[in-house]
Amino acid sequence: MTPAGADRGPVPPGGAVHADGADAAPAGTGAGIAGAGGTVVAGAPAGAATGAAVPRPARRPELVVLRMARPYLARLIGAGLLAAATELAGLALMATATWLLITAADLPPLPVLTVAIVSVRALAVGRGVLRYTERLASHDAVLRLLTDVRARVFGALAARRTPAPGSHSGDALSRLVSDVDAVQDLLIRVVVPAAAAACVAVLALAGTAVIAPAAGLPLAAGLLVAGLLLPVVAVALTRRTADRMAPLRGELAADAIDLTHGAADLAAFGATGDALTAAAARAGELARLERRLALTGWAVDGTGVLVSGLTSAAVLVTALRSGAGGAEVGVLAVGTLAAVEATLALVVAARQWAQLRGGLARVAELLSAPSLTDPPPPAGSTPEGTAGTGLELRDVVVRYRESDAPALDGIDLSIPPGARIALAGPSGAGKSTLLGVLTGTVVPESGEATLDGVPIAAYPERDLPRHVGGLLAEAHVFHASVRENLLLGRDATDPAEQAAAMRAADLLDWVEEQPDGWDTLVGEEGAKLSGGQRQRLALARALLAAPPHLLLDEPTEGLDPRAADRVLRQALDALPPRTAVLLVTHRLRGLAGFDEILVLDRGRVIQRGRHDDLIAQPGWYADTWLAQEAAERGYLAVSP
Ligand SMILES: Nc1ncnc2c1ncn2[C@@H]1O[C@H](COP(=O)(O)OP(=O)(O)OP(=O)(O)O)[C@@H](O)[C@H]1O
Repeated sequence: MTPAGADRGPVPPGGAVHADGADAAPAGTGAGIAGAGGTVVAGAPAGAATGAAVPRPARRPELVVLRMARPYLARLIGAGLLAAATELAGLALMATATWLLITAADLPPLPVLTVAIVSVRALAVGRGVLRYTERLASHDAVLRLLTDVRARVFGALAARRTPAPGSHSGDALSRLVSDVDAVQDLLIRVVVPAAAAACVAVLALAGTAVIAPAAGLPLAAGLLVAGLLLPVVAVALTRRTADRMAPLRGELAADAIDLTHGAADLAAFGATGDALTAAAARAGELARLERRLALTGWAVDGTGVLVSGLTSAAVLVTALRSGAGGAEVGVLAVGTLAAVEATLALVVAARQWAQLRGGLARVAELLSAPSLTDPPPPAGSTPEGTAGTGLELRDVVVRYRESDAPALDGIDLSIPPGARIALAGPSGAGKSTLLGVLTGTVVPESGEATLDGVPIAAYPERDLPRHVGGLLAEAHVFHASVRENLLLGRDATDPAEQAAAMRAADLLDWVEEQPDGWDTLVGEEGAKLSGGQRQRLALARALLAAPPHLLLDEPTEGLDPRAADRVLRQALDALPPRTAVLLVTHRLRGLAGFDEILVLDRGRVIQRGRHDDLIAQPGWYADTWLAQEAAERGYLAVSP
């Protein structure tokens, strides 16, 4: 069964496209999968189960990111001051050394000479020490901030039940790694150096105004060009190229994951060459953009050097004209070179900023979403409804695209507490879509979908999985222990409850035979388990989570007929009597005790009733029942 809305979601009433589908969250570790407050629904496709609203694009991504830096503001200001002190020490070193060179020949008084020599040494050593301390301070602050940002980004990615169209695990990985690095670069390469450069420019102007006021004008002009005009030009030249690079990096990361995880399938279908060519084309495009950026950078840097030389010459001429002494003129000329060079850091910062904007916007978008680590919504935020009336669908219509036929067309369904309802029907009939409507991941175009009398859409996304959830299509098994996988939907449980859920899923004997027992690691995506074991582990997880409305999507897929019958019976028997069950199944055995069976075809209910009535009337159900019985009788006759 396909996960509903795998690439694009249905069209909600306003015509806006609702993105939905399964987005693989980064493979969880034991710590990563538990979720917060047990709100993660058992068995849901990773990242598709629960969590925050779809993040809106942040208008000022830098501000969103910088707002997170508030706890580290003092450290960042300290780093900025140290960076400014480093630049000023460099400027003072150049000026003092120049003064020394020019005046030494005139034999100035020894104490003055000694002070100048000691200053040069102190500034030379001090500059290195200051730079080192600044790096320590800025990295300390930034690494602390990155820890917070990464945790928030991970939380937001894991919480997404409505990922952006086309996004997948490689993209998520890229967001978690390279986009978050953009936050580091924003502070270390943009904010701190830019603040230091602005500081140096102001102080250099003040110093020049004291030595030779007339020279202040050309210096101010040079500093404006270097610190304002060139950065603006640099951003204008790099912006478009840089904007294309962040998503391209995301696509490349996705390519890498597809090529490694999908290597066997690509090889089996002879598609490896094409996939490699497509990835190489993207890598080539990225390299071309990088080259273009480097070329632009080279041109802007060259212009900066030119501006620095011209400003220095203009200061020199103006100072000479205003009658300044030889040593002062020399100090001003060299000091100007140092000041403009320091200010040119703003050009580098602007270029960096232009390149970081894409990544920052993507991070800010996620940071703007409420995270899994946010405190649960206050009491009362869950809608109060008609307690205990259960799930209801009234005349529900779902359409994925306006031009498409409806995936669900006028569905009426009532699932009161304790009800046992089954959904059957051919492939593409709309079964997953219906589950998507009940879990709030698919928005109907019209009709009503309610839980206890309240529209499902009114439930906070974090809350809904506590009421409706279970084993959904393509349940993800995490690279963690059996116990951690089992407890995904619960904070902690009694070991007896865990054993009961595993027994119902026919997996208790297996886990007890393992040398590491409940701590057995199941491998990435449950690679160390068979397909049937993976499905049963996901089923046990759903049974343990036991939301009052349990959805079971093909819980016995991959099991032989005898095991399938046994596991389904055990699973249903293990549930509390008031738990309502909606079972999606291709296999019609075991449905005899169900209160109602709906047969869907092309989005419509074509048959509904109890098993005995449905097999007695002509139609899809009876035909399929007979065909399955004949096939299984044949299978059982030859199986040991
Ligand atoms: N994300 C989507 N975008 C566009 N169309 C979709 C999407 N998801 C499902 N559909 C379409 O909606 C219809 C119902 O699909 P759905 O996955 O609900 O069927 P299903 O009964 O669960 O099928 P199966 O048993 O094969 O999983 C199909 O025609 C399918 O192509």
